[in-house]
Amino acid sequence: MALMAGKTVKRKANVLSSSSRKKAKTQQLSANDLPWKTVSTRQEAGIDSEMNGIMELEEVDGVEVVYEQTDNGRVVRFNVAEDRHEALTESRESISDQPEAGPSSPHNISDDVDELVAEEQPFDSKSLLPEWHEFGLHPQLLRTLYSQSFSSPTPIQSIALPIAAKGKDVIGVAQTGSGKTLAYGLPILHHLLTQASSQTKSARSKQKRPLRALILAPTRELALQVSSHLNACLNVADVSVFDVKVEADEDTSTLLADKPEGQQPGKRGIGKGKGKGKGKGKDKGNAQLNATQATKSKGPPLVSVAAIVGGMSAQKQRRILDRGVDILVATPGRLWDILQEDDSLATDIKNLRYLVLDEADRMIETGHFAELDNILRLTLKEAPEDEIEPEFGLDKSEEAEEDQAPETASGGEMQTFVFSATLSKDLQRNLKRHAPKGRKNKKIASTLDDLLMRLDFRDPDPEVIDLSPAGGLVSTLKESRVDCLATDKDGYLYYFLLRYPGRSLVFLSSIDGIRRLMPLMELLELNAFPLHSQLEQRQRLKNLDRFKSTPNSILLATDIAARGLDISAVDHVVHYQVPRSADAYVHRNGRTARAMRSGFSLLMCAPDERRLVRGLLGSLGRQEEEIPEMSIELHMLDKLKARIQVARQIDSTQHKIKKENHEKNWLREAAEAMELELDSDLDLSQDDGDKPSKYQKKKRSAKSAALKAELKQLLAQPLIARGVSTRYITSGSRPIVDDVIAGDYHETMIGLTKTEAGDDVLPAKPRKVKKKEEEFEEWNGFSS
Ligand SMILES: Nc1ncnc2c1ncn2[C@@H]1O[C@H](COP(=O)(O)OP(=O)(O)OP(=O)(O)O)[C@@H](O)[C@H]1O
Repeated sequence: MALMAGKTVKRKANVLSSSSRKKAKTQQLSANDLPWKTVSTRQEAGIDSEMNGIMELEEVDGVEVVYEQTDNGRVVRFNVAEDRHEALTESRESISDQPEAGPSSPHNISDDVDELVAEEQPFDSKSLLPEWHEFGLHPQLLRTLYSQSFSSPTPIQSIALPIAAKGKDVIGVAQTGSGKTLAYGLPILHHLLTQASSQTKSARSKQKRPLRALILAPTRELALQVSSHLNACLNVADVSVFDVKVEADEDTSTLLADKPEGQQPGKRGIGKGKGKGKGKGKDKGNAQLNATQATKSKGPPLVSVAAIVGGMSAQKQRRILDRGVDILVATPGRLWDILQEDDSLATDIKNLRYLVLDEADRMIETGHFAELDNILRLTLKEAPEDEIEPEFGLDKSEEAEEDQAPETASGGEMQTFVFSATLSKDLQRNLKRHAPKGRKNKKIASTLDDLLMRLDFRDPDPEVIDLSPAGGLVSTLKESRVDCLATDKDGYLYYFLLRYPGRSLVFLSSIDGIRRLMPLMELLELNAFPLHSQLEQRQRLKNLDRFKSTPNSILLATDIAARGLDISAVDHVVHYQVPRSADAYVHRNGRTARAMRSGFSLLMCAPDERRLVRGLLGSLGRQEEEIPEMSIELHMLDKLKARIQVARQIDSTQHKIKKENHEKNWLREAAEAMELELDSDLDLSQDDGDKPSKYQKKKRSAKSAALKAELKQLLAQPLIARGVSTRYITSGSRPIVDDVIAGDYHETMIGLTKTEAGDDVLPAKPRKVKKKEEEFEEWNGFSS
């Protein structure tokens, strides 16, 4: 029998046959102690890579499952034959120092090659990546940057890297999509890789890895993405498999030159071509590295990264932690849950080398404020006079262990990085000014400012890098708006989605709104996927993945998707409802126009939302008029409204039928469970004045079928713009012949030219000169 971890249980042929069971002595083990193995699963359009090994299936062989009746009820036991157990224990010991297999295993270095040679193969950054050369990053990181075609650092990276390398704390503010993850990730990876490279493999595998870096992120998706991004940096391991001409680089230690700890990548005199030699001497212009090719060998990784987030198997996450990871990316809620039962992790956090708050300003909005506060307390530097007890105590022996930790925060070495696209100037100033005195305050922090003031910067003068653009928006983003009644938003949205096909991320402020809109989208045959916090985590990731892999698709999301998510090629962001704060507007827009690509955002504004829009833009130092209106083909819009009306009717009829069925079933099931006969006046199958009769139900079903047929017909009808003759394409007030010849005709809206949304924006109205007193509208947003 094979047991599978996670929700699925897969059964295989009995490994422990009944005859052998009779003879063999068995031993009982807990589920956690069984030697789980990862099951290789189909790589679904990147899902696995996003899950960082946490949602993989695991299996175990040769285990008998028995159920025992105890005083506490029925419990499950796992019997393993003793001789088998010994073998399993041995094999388990041999893997215990390795991270979980699968995507979370960052990389491997071939055993048969001198490990130090493999790990430190130099990289000719001077000629291959001249703009990265001065940073002297670990060769492994340089290879990754090269493989990902990141030919130069982004502005935030080029400023943050040398500062972080000096051991300074950094508060980094830069526009959305500007590469902040690597701005803090590269210094951490560089430091840990350099340290790990100086240890021998056996030294590394003997001891459990102490946690070195903790990265806190506000949403599960973002945490998984960060961990995936960092893992991707570790995945290019063996230089010899690359089509690159590798030459010895004599000077790869610049990044660490000023570093207090002085760790430098060892210059081990590895000369040209000291790998396996594949692809040597190829033209560097053709040298596109293939990271997947590189993950061939076995053995523990130099640096491991794992994600700990809610909605996934806590048991497996604990196991990963037990084995030890170098970098942990976590959401505060799940981390705090685990911390409450795991004092050794709490000790690790006290001894961190790096603490990162990614999107710190969002974390207080997610309901994990208290958890975050508690976690941050653990990172405070302990001085005898102001020792702070975390919510749960650590016993003395652990504190003693802490003294022996190799690199401890109490030694003052923890570096703190706080990054976001929106940290107000006031907050930046306060953070910089703030000395560690905030930590004496034992009360739970209540605002973002309070919380950040709790950060115990070891650096008396943390560096603030503020590269945020004026108004918080990216220069490659084109904004627009449409003013309409709230009830007309569905029609405008449908028009927009058909008129400008592509990948559109539609933000709504409530889950109910998404639940209402989803069936409409489905009835209108649009590729839409929902994303909100009440979906199961597996479903959330699946929907995100489908959106990523479907070029013409729609993601209907709440603000859980507003921060940090890096989905390449989101063409449009639509604010179906006006965001609640200026920060949310900036971050939502930031899901498009990333990494210098162009992007488009549409703000749908109902009359009662105009005040909100004015306030929101006001706090960004802007005016409502600055966002230009979208030009709309009203004739086409009317045709679409007819479709929407029928779709709504279908939805409402189906909803009624579903509700009745649900009530009826509920009543029947309850009666059956109690072995009662349902009274005729309660039996919904009987006719009753208030309750729908069989005839009424039949009528309703017939109506639904008729409406569906009507919608089908409407959807099949071509959408033709006013003045267009489809019979004579050279005539009519709007001849379409030129567009047809040029291939610029719109595929679904006949008569309209295929354009980008940004091309159909009307000129912005001139900026109003405001009276003084109008200028300061209360707004709890960006500049607050
Ligand atoms: N040096 C670089 N050159 C090119 N692309 C880069 C570089 N560094 C990062 N990127 C890419 O840019 C994209 C955005 O990076 P990232 O997600 O770190 O942005 P961010 O600033 O954290 O955005 P947000 O504020 O929305 O969280 C990613 O796809 C990343 O791989």
